[in-house]
Amino acid sequence: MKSRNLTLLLDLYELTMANGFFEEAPQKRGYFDLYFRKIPDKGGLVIYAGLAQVIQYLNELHFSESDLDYLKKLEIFSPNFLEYLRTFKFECDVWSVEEGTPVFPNEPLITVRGPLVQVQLLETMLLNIVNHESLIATKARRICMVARGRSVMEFGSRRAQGADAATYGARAAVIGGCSGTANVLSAKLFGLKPLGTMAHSWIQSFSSEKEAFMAWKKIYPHNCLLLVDTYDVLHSGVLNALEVFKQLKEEGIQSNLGIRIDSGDITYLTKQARRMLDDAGFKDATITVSNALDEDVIQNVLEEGASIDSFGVGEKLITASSDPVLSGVYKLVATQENGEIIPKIKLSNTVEKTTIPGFKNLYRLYDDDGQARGDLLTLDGEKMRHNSQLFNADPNKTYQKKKLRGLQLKPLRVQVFAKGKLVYQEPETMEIQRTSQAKLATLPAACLRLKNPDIYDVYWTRQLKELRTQMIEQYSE
Ligand SMILES: Nc1ncnc2c1ncn2[C@@H]1O[C@H](COP(=O)(O)OP(=O)(O)OP(=O)(O)O)[C@@H](O)[C@H]1O
Ligand SMILES: O=P(O)(O)OC[C@H]1O[C@H](OP(=O)(O)OP(=O)(O)O)[C@H](O)[C@@H]1O
Ligand SMILES: O=C(O)c1cccnc1
Repeated sequence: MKSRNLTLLLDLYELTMANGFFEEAPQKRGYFDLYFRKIPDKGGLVIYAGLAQVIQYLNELHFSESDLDYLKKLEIFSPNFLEYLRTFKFECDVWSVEEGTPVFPNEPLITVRGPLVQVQLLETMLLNIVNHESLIATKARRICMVARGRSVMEFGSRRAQGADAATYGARAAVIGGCSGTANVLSAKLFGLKPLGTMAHSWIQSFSSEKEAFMAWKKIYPHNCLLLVDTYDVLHSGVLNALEVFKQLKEEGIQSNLGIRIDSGDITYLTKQARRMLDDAGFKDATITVSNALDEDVIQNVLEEGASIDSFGVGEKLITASSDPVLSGVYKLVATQENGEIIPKIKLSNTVEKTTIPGFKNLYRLYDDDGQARGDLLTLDGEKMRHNSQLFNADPNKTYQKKKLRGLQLKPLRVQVFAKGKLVYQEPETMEIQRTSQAKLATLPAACLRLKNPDIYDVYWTRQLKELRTQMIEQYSE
């Protein structure tokens, strides 16, 4: 993808702190974790997305001459720091969960290790990317889940909050399960399927609906997905579409036939339209519906027995309008001085908001059938044994303790940058979608449901739990 310099897309305090770190302790290193605390829509999981854009951003970090001129004019940065920025070379280590993975609150999705002066600068953009794309992928997963195997086309660009939200949002929607997008730029950039039908303007621009459909047939004889609700779905739209389909049949032309309904009672109209198409011998003609759809409407119309082959979903998906924020955070969890890792904690009034200190690893625990039984956070370097005691991170769970026995540990994260060098190859977006579905299939079914899902078990090792408890005691005195 074409490079663009987003290096200054940070919050001023990151630069002022970086200046401070540079002046005070240029050698001091830090560890930051990126994680979220709450799942949108009271859901059971988040689909992690955005790593490809994180990689692109980190690969392109540099301060241009005009950036440096601008910063100099602010008169708040030391000349030596500005000189450091001029020759800035990214040197950090980055570990991340792979895109498409279902993840849970308080899991370190990304850990960045490096000079504090560098790791601090990344806060805003890493959060901006991951919070947005994971939010949309998560919403798409909900919508696609209730669509039960029917295609869901992403139609939201026109109502997205800006060009990036449209383009990266469409990619995230595909990671979450959409079959493709109407956004051609996104399709081109990310190898997605470009999909679409026609707008009402096509039909309105002709003197009749029939004329409009016939003109479409002439230009696209192999793809006749006709929008049938401009005037009257059952008394005009479907009847005119049938005329076109019959002509194509008589002419012996193989075509993808279908209709799209964009208003009215979806259940009633699709049932009636299906009957009309079937009765006329067009059992293969598909029915697509759109119009402010979300997981609730889709679930409702399918429960009512609506006859639908595919959905076009726009504004509610691309803006995640039912709960439009994933509040991921980026927190310092350790520093490193003279080779020694020193865990750090941030206390809060609530235990949930108190950070989890230390340089950690994240694992998924699988049983012999390949089913996920929970996730595990360990401190880096801890040796796990069969009789290792695990502690549920959720203090409200009745069964607090568990032995590792019988479970296999698989690391959930990969190293993405080593000393500033990219060491990870991103899979294609469609491949990410496939692996995402496979990972979802290993989770307990009760965690997948949309309403009142079970809380997935996330465990800590004894060492991690004790470290946190001891640090809370130490700092709250
Ligand atoms: N059977 C149904 N059950 C639940 N919701 C439905 C059903 N049929 C349609 N809807 C949804 O109800 C909402 C309003 O539908 P309605 O047809 O009134 O839309 P509209 O926006 O008024 O139509 P138009 O596009 O003509 O203005 C939409 O979100 C639509 O998807
Ligand atoms: O409703 P969404 O989920 O966002 O899906 C995309 C919508 O975009 C188009 O509408 P258009 O902009 O033409 O406006 P409309 O609502 O009048 O159809 C299309 O006809 C869908 O209704
Ligand atoms: O192709 C379509 O039918 C489409 C695309 C974007 C928005 N609404 C509909």
